[in-house]
Amino acid sequence: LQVASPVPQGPNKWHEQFPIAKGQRQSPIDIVTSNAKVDKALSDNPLKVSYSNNCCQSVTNTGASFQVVVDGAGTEISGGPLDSTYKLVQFHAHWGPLGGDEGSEHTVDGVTYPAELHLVHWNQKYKDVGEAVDKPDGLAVIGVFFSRGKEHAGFKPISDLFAKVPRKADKVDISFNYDPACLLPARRDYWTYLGSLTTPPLFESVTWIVMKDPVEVSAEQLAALRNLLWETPSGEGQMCNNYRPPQPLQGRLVRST
Ligand SMILES: NS(=O)(=O)c1nc2c(F)c(F)c(F)c(F)c2s1
Ligand SMILES: [Zn+2]
Repeated sequence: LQVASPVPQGPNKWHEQFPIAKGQRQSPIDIVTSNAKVDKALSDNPLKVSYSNNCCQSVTNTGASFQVVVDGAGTEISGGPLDSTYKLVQFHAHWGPLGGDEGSEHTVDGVTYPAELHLVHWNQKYKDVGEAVDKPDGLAVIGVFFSRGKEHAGFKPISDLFAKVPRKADKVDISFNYDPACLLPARRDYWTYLGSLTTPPLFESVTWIVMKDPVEVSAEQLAALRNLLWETPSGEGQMCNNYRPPQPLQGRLVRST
C-alpha cells in the first residue's frame, strides 16, 4: 500500500489545525506607512546588529523554504524595540512564482516584493530557541524585502547552494566564511510591530523588524530559489508561493524609525 505523505495545506486552512491563525497578533501584515508612528525611542537606542562572519553552518531544504542554520555564537542583536539581546539561529525566505512580483509576506501600502528574507533570532533570557519560540517576547525576526535588479554579490554564495539541496532534508555544509549582515540594506530604517510566526505553529512570539529599504537581487538569483523542490498535489515540483498573505492588524500599532 503506497501512502502518499499529506501535502501541506494552504494558509486559508491552517486555522483548522492551528486556531491561533485567527489570533490577535498574526503576521504578516500590510504596513500602511501613513499609520506607522515614528518613535524617537527607536532612534535614541539604535538597533545593534553584530554578526560574526563564521556563524553559518549549513543550508538545508526544509520542505517549505531554504534554511541557513547558524551557530548563534557572536551573532547578537539588541536595542531598537528589543528589551534584551537576541541571537541569530537561522535565516530563510519566502517567494512567489517565476518572474512575478508577489512573494513577500509583508506588503507596504499594498505593494508586494518578489521575495522576503527572514533572519530569526531568539531572546537570550530563555535557555534555548525551543523554549523561546512560543513566548510573547521569544523571537525577533528581521525581514528584508528582495527586489529584482542587479545581482547581490553577498547573496550569491548562498543562492549558488540551492541547486545542491533540491529535496526536503537535503543539506550542504557552508565551508566558507559568511557574514549574514551583508544581506541587510545600507539604510537601517525599519518598521516594527508585535506579531507571529508566519508558518504553522503560528505562535504569537515575534517582535517584527521590517527593513524599509529592499535589497536588489538578480532575476537569476530569484530563479535559483526554484532549484528547491517540494511536494505539490501533482507530485514533486518547484518550490514557490511559500508566502502567507497579510493578516488583520487587529488594532496593533506599527512603529517606525
Ligand atoms: N516565517 S517566520 O515567521 O520567520 C518563522 N516561522 C517559524 C516557524 F514556523 C517555526 F516552527 C520556527 F521554529 C521558527 F523559528 C520560525 S521563524
Ligand atoms: Zn519566514
